[in-house]
Amino acid sequence: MADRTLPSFSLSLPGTRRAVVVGAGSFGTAVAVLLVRAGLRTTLQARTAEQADRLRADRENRVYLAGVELPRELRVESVESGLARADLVFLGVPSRGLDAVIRGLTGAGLPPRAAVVSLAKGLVPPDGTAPTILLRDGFGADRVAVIGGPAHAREMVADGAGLVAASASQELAATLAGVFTRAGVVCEVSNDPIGVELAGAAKNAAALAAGATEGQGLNAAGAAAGHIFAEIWRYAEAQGARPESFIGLAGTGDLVATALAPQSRNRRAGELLAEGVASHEIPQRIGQAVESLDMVPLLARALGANGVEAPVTGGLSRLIAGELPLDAWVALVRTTVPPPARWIRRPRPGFWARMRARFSRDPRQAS
Ligand SMILES: NC(=O)C1=CN([C@@H]2O[C@H](COP(=O)(O)OP(=O)(O)OC[C@H]3O[C@@H](n4cnc5c(N)ncnc54)[C@H](OP(=O)(O)O)[C@@H]3O)[C@@H](O)[C@H]2O)C=CC1
Ligand SMILES: O=C(CO)COP(=O)(O)O
Repeated sequence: MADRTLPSFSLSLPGTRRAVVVGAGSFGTAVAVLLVRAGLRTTLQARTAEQADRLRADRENRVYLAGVELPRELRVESVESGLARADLVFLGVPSRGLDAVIRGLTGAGLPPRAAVVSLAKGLVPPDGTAPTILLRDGFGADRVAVIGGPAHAREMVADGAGLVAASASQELAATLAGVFTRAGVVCEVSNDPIGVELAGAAKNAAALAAGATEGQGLNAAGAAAGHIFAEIWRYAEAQGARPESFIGLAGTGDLVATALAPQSRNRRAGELLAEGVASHEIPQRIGQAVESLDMVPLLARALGANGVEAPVTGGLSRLIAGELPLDAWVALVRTTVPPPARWIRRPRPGFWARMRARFSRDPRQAS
């Protein structure tokens, strides 16, 4: 649940707090630029020493975020340099690689009190585990956070975004919100990391579904996104997520930002699927992470294993696998009826209860 009554949290030692961003893709790079703006001593870690050399030489990430100057104060190195002096570690690696990165954090020298912040909007194979659950199991809930909300990397650096910082620790969520606010970007404070994380996963899956369907009709595209969002919400609710996370910035806000964005990788991936491009060719065509392609099959399995009726998420998974033709997918979307609402029937009061109610009425109100 969002909390607007928090005391404003000031960083105890501004400028001396050290942040490391692991993963020098589009979002990791953009977040690193903001952290520098917030006054943190920030290091961006690329996967290889050659990538780090290139970023240092160009002072720009030409592969993933061309045209954004890397500030002079931003250190750039490879992941080999380790995390020994970090206070805040941001993981800007797509979910499919997060398991190995998370398992390697201790070996990389993660200090015992450092917090770990996931930037991912996907789930980790093979079981479709939410990244903050893996992090919580490894390091404890109070050291773990996730960032959600509408935040296209380039626009965030130039004009801002609508971030959500979610953690079981009020202090950590407020610290992160304070950092991003200081960098000039709005950041909501949330105590619902699993809700924010699953909302980000849901919006990516819904954007893919809308992209795959939009050529057949916009009502169908809207229905596809709505079904997927509702199916994943039922799963999220069972995991303890709060509705505010799906209704607000991290859910519907990010869904709109993604579905409308010409550059959205998830919606574009859906369009390519509809054009008949095989899913394994799509990441190479797009050149950047497409979380939903990996995640939807994991989600479909997780929903099934948890007893959530999810015909549309299941259908999308089969479309990705090439097992469901496009017209069958669209027919599924157009004909699926969500489960009906559950009316709670109150038993009719018995004879004596009705009599008591009648004779205890205020006589002045009797007609
Ligand atoms: N881009 C955006 O606007 C937003 C993205 N996100 C989320 O952020 C996450 C990251 O996405 P994004 O930055 O866009 O992805 P990109 O595809 O732009 O970049 C991924 C980066 O991760 C690096 N990487 C992969 N594996 C490792 C590893 N084991 N160690 C170190 N680096 C690694 C890649 O290196 P290499 O080049 O060597 O493969 C690449 O630099 C995703 O979950 C995405 O949904 C969230 C909000 C907005
Ligand atoms: O998450 C994003 C914006 O908030 C980016 O979406 P895409 O990965 O679809 O480009």
